[in-house]
Amino acid sequence: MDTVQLKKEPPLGWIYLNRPDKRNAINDQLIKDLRQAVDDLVLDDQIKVIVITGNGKAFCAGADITQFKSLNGLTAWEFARKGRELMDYIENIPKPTIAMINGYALGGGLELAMACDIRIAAEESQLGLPEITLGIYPGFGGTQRLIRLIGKGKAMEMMMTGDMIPAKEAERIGLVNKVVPLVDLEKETRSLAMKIADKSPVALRIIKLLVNQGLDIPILAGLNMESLGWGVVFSSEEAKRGIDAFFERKKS
Ligand SMILES: CC(C)(COP(=O)(O)OP(=O)(O)OC[C@H]1O[C@@H](n2cnc3c(N)ncnc32)[C@H](O)[C@@H]1OP(=O)(O)O)[C@@H](O)C(=O)NCCC(=O)NCCSC(=O)CCO
Repeated sequence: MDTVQLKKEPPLGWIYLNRPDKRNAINDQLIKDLRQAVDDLVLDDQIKVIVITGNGKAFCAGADITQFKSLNGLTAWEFARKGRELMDYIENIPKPTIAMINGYALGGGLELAMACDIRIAAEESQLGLPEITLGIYPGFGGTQRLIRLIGKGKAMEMMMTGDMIPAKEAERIGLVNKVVPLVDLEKETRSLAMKIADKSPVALRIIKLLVNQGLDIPILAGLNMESLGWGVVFSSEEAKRGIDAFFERKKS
């Protein structure tokens, strides 16, 4: 996997996009390698939380524009489908994901970050969907995920102007969860990831399913899924331990 590096540090799994001299631009090979890396971490029972970040100056500058010259209608459609399916897959894996944004997160790079559950960004980062400046528009799920994260008005502005916004502004509009100085980025991400890794994997998995599906189904269906999920979460070992621990604390 040349374009992606994988580091296992149980309970955390780290994925580094690794084309730093091309600002980690997403080409066909990176799509394959990233899928393989995520699969590896999903199948490893010791890994509880997955962090995705970029090597070098950028998180990811989006789809590899050098590939665009050779695309025709059909191959462009296929490239967009492959990229979008990867983002859909990442969004729906059964483990929590954090995008650790260490610099530019543009186009497909921001679309990748939006497919993760939580985003932490370095103060110096710039985020945007600049596809319109190329005469195209976001094709890896950005048109749909951005409106769900920040609402229609701001999403329209970002997509129609192609302007980049600084991390602090991204935090203000709800596009990133937290902004920290670059020197603290890894420490803060690790601390958040460890806090989540300590929680019940069954409950985390059901939360992901409920939240991701809940945005797209009638509220009553979502509420019924939530109730049904209680049947599953209550039969887990973690729930038994967590509830017993509450009563133990009361005794002491
Ligand atoms: C990301 C930017 C702002 C980085 O600027 P900077 O750090 O100053 O570095 P550069 O010299 O511009 O770039 C270094 C090197 O990387 C190549 N590169 C950067 N981005 C891409 C890319 N998306 N595809 C291919 N190659 C890229 C750049 O050409 C340089 O290569 P050399 O061989 O050294 O010349 C800036 O680079 C930038 O604005 N990039 C484009 C961002 C963009 O438009 N993204 C949207 C792509 S379309 C998309 O994602 C579709 C999916 O929805």
